Amino acid sequence: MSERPPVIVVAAAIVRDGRLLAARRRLPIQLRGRWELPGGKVEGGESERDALRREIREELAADIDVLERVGGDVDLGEWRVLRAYLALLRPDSADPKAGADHDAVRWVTVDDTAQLDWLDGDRPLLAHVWTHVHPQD
Ligand SMILES: Nc1nc2c([nH]c(=O)n2[C@H]2C[C@H](O)[C@@H](COP(=O)(O)OP(=O)(O)OP(=O)(O)O)O2)c(=O)[nH]1
Repeated sequence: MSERPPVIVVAAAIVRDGRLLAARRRLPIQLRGRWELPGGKVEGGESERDALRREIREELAADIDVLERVGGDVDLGEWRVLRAYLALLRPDSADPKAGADHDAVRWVTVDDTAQLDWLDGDRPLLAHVWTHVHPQD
């Protein structure tokens, strides 16, 4: 019998002017206050990129273009795998804003990144993200 595939959680590394968008989770309670690359689970029949665009629209009311993957698969346990993609805000997008899932969003520099309490799954991805971000982006 074949094993069921893992649940894929996609996360967006949205960059603008050399900064990265970080979002602070409200829920679940054990992750409350910790920072993440926003995103969520891929649903059946959906591509990873479509899932990411949907999650960012739902969670932050913003529209993104999804670029290349950054970093590798991160095992989150409980049959979940985290994958990150670089992304840009579409020119006609509203500014991302915190909604039901987050209580804050911040555009952070590489130095700020080190000061934030990130979700464990995101930490191995952040160094990869910063190799793609340049001040002129
Ligand atoms: N979105 C996101 N989730 C992450 C990251 N790192 C990490 O460990 N996780 C975990 C936290 C959650 O247990 C899980 C994703 O859940 P989620 O709540 O964001 O997904 P979702 O929007 O599809 O939620 P739901 O429909 O199940 O409520 O992955 C990350 O960078 N971004």
